[in-house]
Amino acid sequence: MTGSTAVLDARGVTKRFGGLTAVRDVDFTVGEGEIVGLIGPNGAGKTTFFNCLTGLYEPTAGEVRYRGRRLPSRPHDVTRAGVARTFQNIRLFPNMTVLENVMVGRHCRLREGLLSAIGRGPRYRRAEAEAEGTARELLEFAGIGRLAGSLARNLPYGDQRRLEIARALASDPGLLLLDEPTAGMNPQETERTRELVLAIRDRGLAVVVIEHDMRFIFGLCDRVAVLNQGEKLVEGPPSDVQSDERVIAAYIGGAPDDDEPEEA
Ligand SMILES: Nc1ncnc2c1ncn2[C@@H]1O[C@H](COP(=O)(O)OP(=O)(O)OP(=O)(O)O)[C@@H](O)[C@H]1O
Repeated sequence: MTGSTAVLDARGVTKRFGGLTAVRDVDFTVGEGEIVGLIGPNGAGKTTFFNCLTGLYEPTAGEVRYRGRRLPSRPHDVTRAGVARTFQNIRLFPNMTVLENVMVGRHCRLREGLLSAIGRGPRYRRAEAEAEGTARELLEFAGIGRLAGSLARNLPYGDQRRLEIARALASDPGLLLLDEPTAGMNPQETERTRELVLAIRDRGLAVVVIEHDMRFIFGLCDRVAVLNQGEKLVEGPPSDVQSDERVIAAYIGGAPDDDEPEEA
């Protein structure tokens, strides 16, 4: 599954908030077409690490490369470079339609500003038609095509999460970062999300998923990395990680076995 090119290569990423080191010296790579899980107890630093990958936070130390090139420091530029994400707390435009939400996600790929009120000439209309076509295709892909005209705020929770994913895909990324995509979902919705992530990989993307639902993570991912107190504790195939005593200890609140060397 892992290709030779690293899609994402994060080295020595550290993020400090004053005296608190939320992420400490984390190395993390994602290969072509891989689905990698990022797990860890509450407060382990997972979202902070995501934020360091997507330009929301500037790492205190370390560097992040996407397909060999150092990622820019601002979120919009990171999206343009090819890294898209969803958020733990859904961030949609609630009073825009489902279709419009996805078209906004397409915005960074268009030379013509969709939100600009000026210059609505033929080039603008062509760009808008292209954005709409792409958005409709992505809504179908995400299984919510029938909801294109609904206001985002009227969607059931599970569909809002799917819309967030469709919007992220609209920026045409090579890497998608999903922060708790199944939070609050029932088992059927969770299963549909698993199928959607697999279909996203089939489109040629690499995916990183933060999730608390272990069954989801271990059933979906090619590889899983575990963060604990800001550090990478273990990384490997789901079957290894699942049975690793250090991981079990971290989750039940015990001290991990410090004598065990960490895997690279
Ligand atoms: N902006 C911030 N300022 C100060 N401390 C922060 C900030 N963001 C996160 N932290 C702290 O960094 C640590 C890691 O938090 P983070 O949210 O990254 O963990 P997490 O693994 O995503 O947790 P959860 O699973 O509960 O979402 C926590 O101690 C948190 O309180």
